[in-house]
Amino acid sequence: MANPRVHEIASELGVESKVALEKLKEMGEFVKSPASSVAPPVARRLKKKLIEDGAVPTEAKSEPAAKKPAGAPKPGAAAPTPGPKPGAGPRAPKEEAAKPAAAPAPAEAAPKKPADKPAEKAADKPAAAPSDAPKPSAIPRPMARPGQPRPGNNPFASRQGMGRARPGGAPQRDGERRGGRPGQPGGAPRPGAPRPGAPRPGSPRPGAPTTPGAAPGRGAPGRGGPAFAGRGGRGRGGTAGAFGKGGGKARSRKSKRTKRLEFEMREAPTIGGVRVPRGDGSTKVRMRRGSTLADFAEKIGGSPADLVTILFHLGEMATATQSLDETTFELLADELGYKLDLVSPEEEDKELLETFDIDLDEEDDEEDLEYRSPVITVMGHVDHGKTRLLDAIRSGNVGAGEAGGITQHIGAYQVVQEHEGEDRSLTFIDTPGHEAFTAMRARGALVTDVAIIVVAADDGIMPQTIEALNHAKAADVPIVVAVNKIDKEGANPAKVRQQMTEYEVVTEEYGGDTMFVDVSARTGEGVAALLEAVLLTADAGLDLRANPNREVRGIAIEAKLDKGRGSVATVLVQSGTLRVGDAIVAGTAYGRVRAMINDAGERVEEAGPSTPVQVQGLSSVPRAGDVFLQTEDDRTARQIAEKREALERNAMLAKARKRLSLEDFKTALDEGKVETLNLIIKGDVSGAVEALEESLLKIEVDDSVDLRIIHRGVGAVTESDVNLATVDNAVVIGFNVRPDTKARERAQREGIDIRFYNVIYGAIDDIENSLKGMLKPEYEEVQSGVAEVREVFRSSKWGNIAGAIVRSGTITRNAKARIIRDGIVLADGLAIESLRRFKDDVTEVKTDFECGIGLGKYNDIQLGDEIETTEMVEKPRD
Ligand SMILES: Nc1nc2c(ncn2[C@@H]2O[C@H](COP(=O)(O)OP(=O)(O)OP(=O)(O)O)[C@@H](O)[C@H]2O)c(=O)[nH]1
Repeated sequence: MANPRVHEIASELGVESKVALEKLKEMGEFVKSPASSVAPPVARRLKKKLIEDGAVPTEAKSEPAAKKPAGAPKPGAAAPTPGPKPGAGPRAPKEEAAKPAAAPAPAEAAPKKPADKPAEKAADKPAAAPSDAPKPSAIPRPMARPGQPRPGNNPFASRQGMGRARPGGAPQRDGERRGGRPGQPGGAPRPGAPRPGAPRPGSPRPGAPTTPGAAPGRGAPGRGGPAFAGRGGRGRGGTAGAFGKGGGKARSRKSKRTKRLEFEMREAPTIGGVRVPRGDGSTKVRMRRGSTLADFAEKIGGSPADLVTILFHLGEMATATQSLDETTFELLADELGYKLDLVSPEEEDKELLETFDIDLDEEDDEEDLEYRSPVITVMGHVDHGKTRLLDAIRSGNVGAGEAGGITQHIGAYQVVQEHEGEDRSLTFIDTPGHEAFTAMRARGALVTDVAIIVVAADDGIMPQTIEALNHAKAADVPIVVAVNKIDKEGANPAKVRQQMTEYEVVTEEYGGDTMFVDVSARTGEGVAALLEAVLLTADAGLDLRANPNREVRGIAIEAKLDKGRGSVATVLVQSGTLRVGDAIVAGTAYGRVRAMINDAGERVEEAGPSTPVQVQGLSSVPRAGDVFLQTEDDRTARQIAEKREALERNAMLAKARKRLSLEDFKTALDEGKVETLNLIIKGDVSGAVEALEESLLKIEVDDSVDLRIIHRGVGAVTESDVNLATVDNAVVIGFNVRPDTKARERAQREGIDIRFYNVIYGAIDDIENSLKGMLKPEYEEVQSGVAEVREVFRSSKWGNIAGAIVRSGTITRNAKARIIRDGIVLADGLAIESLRRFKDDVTEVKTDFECGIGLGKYNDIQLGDEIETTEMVEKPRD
């Protein structure tokens, strides 16, 4: 089929050629004259644009729309509308459009022909069949026109509305990116995601009282109404969103958004010859750590290959599947008008746990809560007596108490103090100082209920006292000040109180709300009073309760590898009761509790809230601050640990991006990131190494560049060479040698550029070019596969899908495609947006296999066309 000429399109629509030309110009397509022909996709866009913008006389407008059901903007819009622009006709006020739920049902709005009018209309137009629904962009916001189908009984509207109105926990229905989870394709339900129909507390409950908005929708006697009402009412957070507000809003928003995207696609300047959907500068893109360009592409609806190209033009090289760091994504996001929203490790972990149905924020029922001891951390300046005080608290207790025994340092201990006639226990974290406190807090773990700030009375407030104060304040932990060393001569407890007021810590004696207790860790004086003060402070401001009868949650506070017992970890149970035999996971360590000992070194069978115990049986050593969880079974524990490990690995990989490659040396030099090109030379014989070194040092470059050979040697490239390269940001040159496996792995992880040569001149040339900034990676286009179109499936949602058979090579999802018809290239550089075998999305399809290929917006596919795919591969240099 020949490409249509502009005047032909114009006359088909009944507009003047110059209007069409003008429109083409607006669209960014520069066409000389009405006799010029345009490619079919452009022709189609032009028609759509002309219709949308109201340039087409009404009669002409409805005609092509009726002829081409798939292209019809929408059932309602296909009907002749008076006035120059669709939507400019009589319209209900905007507010009504936005809130159809609150609006009266059609029956009330248009009393003449109740609700069967919209139903009739929908039935009239075959285009209205949901499967053939037009692209959202073609829907010109017509919802509130009188007499048009209302969202309440419009199949499209209700469908979309319901999609939006799901309660937080329900799996996602549509393939919308907006709500899609980072790292998860589209909106596919996550494995193990919260079950549908099992809403979380706080989410709208199925069967909750119907909101007023739902009533008109249900009550409307239109044909679509009741059927959809029934569906919407089931487990979807009520029907209001399904029919009214949600539906209407979602629809108009989507349409606008898509339009904007399309607009921007057209207007966007191309970078490196490709266009990708752009953001408006504030469009958020949520990415996980260690994501790849392919992930980013999925989020913005572009193609990974295009992003590779763009990034390349921004001076960064990456493959589509390589984990990238935050800076690289920022660069890309900035360029494309997006705002990067990097998922924090905590959020990431939370999401991971959610996939296992574990919700860390889940709250217990009031009646299940029981008293637990407060957990206390001691902080203060060096030598003010933290350790001694912790000892005094413990030994004072042990001395007075029954246990006697050998005390065991497990990282925390419990003491008992009589308080208001009652024996109360207190749990002390046995690692003094705010480093541990901060380290744990940095990992999102806050175990401390009360902080004791120790200040030596003979020394007063010191820098770390202030730091400790700030840490406690930042964590919103109440404090008690222990004024220590009062036995010492020159002790001035009053001065400490006075100094503290400068930091807004005012003693109760001065009318403040912080308790100060004078103690001597040496003599034990005041220690009991200190414990009482802690209890009073805790009771005054904290809810010291936890549910001992649930699965265990806690924090690992200390862990080590013990020769005989393997991994031993002290955990502080926060809720639930930990028992021997429980399946547990802490960070990336998992296992079953083999044995537990308490702070007195005794074996125990169980540990409840606020009880520290040392646990044996974990697969590896968790870190202090790792959240400790009981899982249903070993398998879950292992899976969580493995997933966490994978996430960490990804994050690590992202950090280890290329540090310095020969290609980007000049850029790095120009940007002042490097001053010298450091080289490490390894070769098979010493003569070669020397020759190479000599020749390299002779390379003439201007004074601004310095070339240094920081290490040379004979033999394979080893891990230690790579380590050196890591430290000194060097490039490794291997002459007739290869790296060993460890070195290769490490180089990959650290992003070290290792080059191999077998002719000296090759190396010299490359280095010389690199110093001059002329060494560009060379890519070549290779044909990767050819498929023949056997059938064309029309899908309104995905565009046309080519049912094809692969004739040669492999068709891959990341490749670029071109369409060849009768030996002529019709379109090039198309992204393969979907690749399927039967119902499954696949990443590649090999020769002789059939597949479905979707080319996104490009729809001009015919029987017999060839789809050829190409990939850019970096040309090896040696
Ligand atoms: N006279 C007297 N000396 C004390 C008292 N408390 C601690 N000391 C001494 O002060 C010195 C420091 O005590 P530590 O308990 O090690 O102090 P710290 O704050 O834990 O010090 P770092 O671990 O270095 O941060 C030691 O020599 C203690 O014996 C006290 O109440 N009276």
